[in-house]
Amino acid sequence: MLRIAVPNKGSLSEPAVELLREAGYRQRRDSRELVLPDPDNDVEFFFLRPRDIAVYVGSGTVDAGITGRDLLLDSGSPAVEHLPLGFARSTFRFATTAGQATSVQDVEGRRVATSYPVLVAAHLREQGVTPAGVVRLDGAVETAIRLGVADVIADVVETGSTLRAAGLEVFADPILRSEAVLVRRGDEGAGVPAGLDVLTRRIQGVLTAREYVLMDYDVPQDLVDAAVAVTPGFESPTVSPLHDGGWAAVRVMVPRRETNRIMDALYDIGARAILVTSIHACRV
Ligand SMILES: Nc1ncnc2c1ncn2[C@@H]1O[C@H](COP(=O)(O)OP(=O)(O)OP(=O)(O)O)[C@@H](O)[C@H]1O
Ligand SMILES: O=P(O)(O)OC[C@H]1O[C@H](OP(=O)(O)OP(=O)(O)O)[C@H](O)[C@@H]1O
Ligand SMILES: [Mg+2]
Repeated sequence: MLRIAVPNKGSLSEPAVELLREAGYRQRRDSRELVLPDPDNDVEFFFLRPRDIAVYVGSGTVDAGITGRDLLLDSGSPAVEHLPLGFARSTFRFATTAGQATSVQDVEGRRVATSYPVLVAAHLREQGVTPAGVVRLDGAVETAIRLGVADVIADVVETGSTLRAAGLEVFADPILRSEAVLVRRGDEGAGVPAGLDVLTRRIQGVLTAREYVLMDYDVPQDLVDAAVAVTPGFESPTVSPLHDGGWAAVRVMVPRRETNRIMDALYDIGARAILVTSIHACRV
């Protein structure tokens, strides 16, 4: 039975549960449930703190788990990234009071507050920068400068509104681009756990169904090549003859966010009856 760790709190929790539910797994109804068997799918879910998940997976206590790339790297665990999941996207950045710093070199000799001390220390080491110290805080890191605990912070930035509200500005290149990831044990000696392939394919199916739509259109036979160049598809488009021999019907997957641009381009080429349908589920 595959043992999977799922974040029980914070910004990863709800989208992780939603993803697993869409992938056909049983999910908990009550946030007090800590362990949830799903015998039909031969898996067992463990609801754990997001920060602990890489540690459990790395030690082999559970086979796989959902966490953030930043949390994985900060854990120092031997767990490895198996599949990026596309939600909880953020950057991890240095920030300080306006005008106080412009590059990572400006961190030299200064105190840095962060919830990700391992990640920050490793980055500064790589850049050859020695801070006066790295102060580990649990959260609300943005307040550390005003309270005189640090000169610089390194924190998760999504929209930047938390930083702005604290009167801080980012500086230097992003330390990391993070998103939710599926992690698995790093030591391949133990072999890829049974069932991980099925979980992976199911999750990939959900991600693809979210990212792509199905497009159908009719196009004159002599324009099929031009139309297919605009819609190369996931693998290759299906082209079928129409009853009117001068025309063909094309069915193809296209990225959802490009739907309108592609419909305009196809119309200009001469395609007509362009229809777009959501994909409910898929295996790719
Ligand atoms: N505002 C945000 N936007 C996108 N991702 C975020 C945001 N805040 C945190 N994350 C991501 O969520 C993960 C951290 O989850 P965690 O539960 O520890 O913190 P949290 O979501 O801030 O919850 P809390 O601070 O309430 O415990 C990290 O991968 C981080 O990059
Ligand atoms: O760039 P933004 O869109 O403002 O998002 C980033 C903020 O969101 C998270 O904080 P959270 O609300 O989880 O509080 P915390 O500091 O207690 O973790 C993160 O730690 C940042 O502070
Ligand atoms: Mg937080």
